[in-house]
Amino acid sequence: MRPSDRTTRLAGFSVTDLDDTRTSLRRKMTEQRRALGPQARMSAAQGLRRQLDALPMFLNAQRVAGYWASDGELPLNLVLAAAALRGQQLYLPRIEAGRHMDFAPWKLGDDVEPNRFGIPEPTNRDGLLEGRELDAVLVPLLAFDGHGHRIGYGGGFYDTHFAFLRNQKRPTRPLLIGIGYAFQQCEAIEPAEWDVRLDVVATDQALIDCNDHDGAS
Ligand SMILES: Nc1nc2c(c(=O)[nH]1)N(C=O)[C@@H](CNc1ccc(C(=O)N[C@@H](CCC(=O)O)C(=O)O)cc1)CN2
Ligand SMILES: Nc1ncnc2c1ncn2[C@@H]1O[C@H](COP(=O)(O)OP(=O)(O)OP(=O)(O)O)[C@@H](O)[C@H]1O
Repeated sequence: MRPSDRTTRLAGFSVTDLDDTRTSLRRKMTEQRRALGPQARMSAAQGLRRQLDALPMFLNAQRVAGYWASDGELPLNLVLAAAALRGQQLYLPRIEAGRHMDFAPWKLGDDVEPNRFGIPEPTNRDGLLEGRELDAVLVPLLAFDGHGHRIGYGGGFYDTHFAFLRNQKRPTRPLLIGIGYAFQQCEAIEPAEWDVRLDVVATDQALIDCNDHDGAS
């Protein structure tokens, strides 16, 4: 399929309008994620941990941003606990007014409070960092493809915050690692002009190197 088709394809799923496609994909993936039982979710968290254990650029990252899983997202509890044991410094996103986001230092067990979307975020405001000061970012997503194109909740927080990566040679610092269940992979997602590509996607079943494509920049 040519990018100019402005079509996102998924097995048995094809809509031509970009916005409608994104909306339908978001709904489909949200429902599929919510439907997972606790056993499947726990196995996936273990699978994800095993996959990330095989990614040296993640293991060697000093400052690592995660997320607090919400609404069926793949839990990072095992990954973050292992990272803390390795001595990596953990950060969680804090959203501020508008589309502004920053990253707050967070240790396992530190206090959190719900943001305006009900997602827990650190109460601590000391030592807030911008994304460019991090080494690796575990990026939540609803859908992705093998080129690192991603669809999130539609808030534009990550795309806005990491827009500076769009004119840089990748991979660079920070490494953007998308996190999702294997079923969240689509054949092709037409990127919007503001979309920031992921470097890698880690699922419960695989590591996908998104820079490993002809023409990837
Ligand atoms: N766990 C986690 N934390 C995260 C993100 C994420 O995707 N996952 N974010 C990633 O960006 C940021 C929060 N972004 C969000 C953006 C939109 C919605 C949301 O629920 N939107 C409503 C409609 C929004 C509106 O009223 O305008 C919706 O989808 O129903 C939630 C979080 C920062 N923290
Ligand atoms: N760099 C940017 N500057 C200004 N607006 C932006 C930028 N990046 C994204 N946006 C805006 O954010 C909105 C949401 O973008 P999009 O639907 O791609 O979000 P998303 O990738 O699903 O969400 P998120 O990045 O929060 O996970 C878009 O309407 C777009 O106008």
